Amino acid sequence: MMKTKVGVVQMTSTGDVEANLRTVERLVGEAAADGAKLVVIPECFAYLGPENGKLEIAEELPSPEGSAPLSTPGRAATPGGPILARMGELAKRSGAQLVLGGFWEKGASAGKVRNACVHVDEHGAVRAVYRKIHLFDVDLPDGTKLEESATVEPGSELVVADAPFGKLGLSVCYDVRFPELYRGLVDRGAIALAVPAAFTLTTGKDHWHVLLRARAIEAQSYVLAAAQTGHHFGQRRSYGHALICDPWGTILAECGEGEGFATAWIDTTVVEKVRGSLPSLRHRVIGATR
Ligand SMILES: O=C(O)CNC(=O)[C@H](CS)NC(=O)CCC(=O)C(=O)O
Repeated sequence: MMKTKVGVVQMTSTGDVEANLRTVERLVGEAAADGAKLVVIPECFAYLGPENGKLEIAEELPSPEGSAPLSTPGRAATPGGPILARMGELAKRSGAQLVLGGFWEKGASAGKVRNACVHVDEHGAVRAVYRKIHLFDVDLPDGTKLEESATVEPGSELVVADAPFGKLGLSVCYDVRFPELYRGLVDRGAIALAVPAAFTLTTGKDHWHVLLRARAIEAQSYVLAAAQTGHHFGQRRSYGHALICDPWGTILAECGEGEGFATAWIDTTVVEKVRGSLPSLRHRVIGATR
C-alpha cells in the first residue's frame, strides 16, 4: 500500500507575470504545508493575456534526462529562464514536485510557442516535458473564437512522468476531449493523469466534470485537474472547479469559484482494486496493445 497526498491549484492568471508567479508560490506553499508531495498548476499559470505576450516570455526547456535532445535550431546552451528557475526554487523550498501546466516554451519557428507541461522534481530538476498535442481552434455559439494554432506548435509525443506514487500521464486542457491519448498513457503505465486547464466558462459548465470523470473511469486512474477561474484581462472567462478524481470516478476534492487549492490522497491499492474487480482495461478489443 502506498499513499501520497497530491494537490491541484486554481487561480486567475493575468498578463502580469510577477503577480501570477506570486500567486503560484503562495498556493503551492499552502498545498505543500497541507502535505502535498506533488502539485499540479494550471495551464497559462505564468501568463494569460494578449497573444503576443506569451511569445515574449517563452523560455527554452532543457531535455529531460534520458530523453532525446530536441532538434530546435539555435537552442541556447543553457536552457531555461527566469520562470523555470523560479519554479525550481519553489519546488525545492516547498519539498513538493510540480507539474507546470501550460508552460510557454519557445517554438521552432519565430512567432510560435509550445504549450508544454513540465514535471519538476523536489530538487528543482526538470524530469519530463510534454507538449500539448490537440490545439483549441473553435468558434463557439456564444461568440468565443479561439485559434490556439495561430501561436502554438503542436507536440506529438505521449509523455509519462515518474511521480512519488508511480507513473503520471501528462496532458493539457483541450486534450481531455481525446480519450485515445489517455488510453495511450495508461498503456505506458500511468495510474494518474494530470490535466492542467484553462477551460472556458461556456464549455466548462456543461463538459468539465463529465469529461474528467469519464477519463478517470475509462483509464481507471486518478485525475488531477488544475484550473484557471474567473475573468482574464476583461476578455475571457474560465470555469474553475479544479478537482481530484479517483479511478472509480468519484470526486475526492474540488475548488469552488475563486483562487485556492485542493488536496487528496492517491492510494495505489485503490487503482489495483478497481482494475482488478472491473477489468475493463483488460477487456479492450479495439486498439488493445496487450
Ligand atoms: O491561448 C492561451 O493564451 C491559453 N490557452 C488556452 O487557454 C487553451 C487554448 S486557447 N484553452 C483550452 O485548451 C480550453 C479548452 C476548452 O475550454 C474546452 O475544451 O472546452
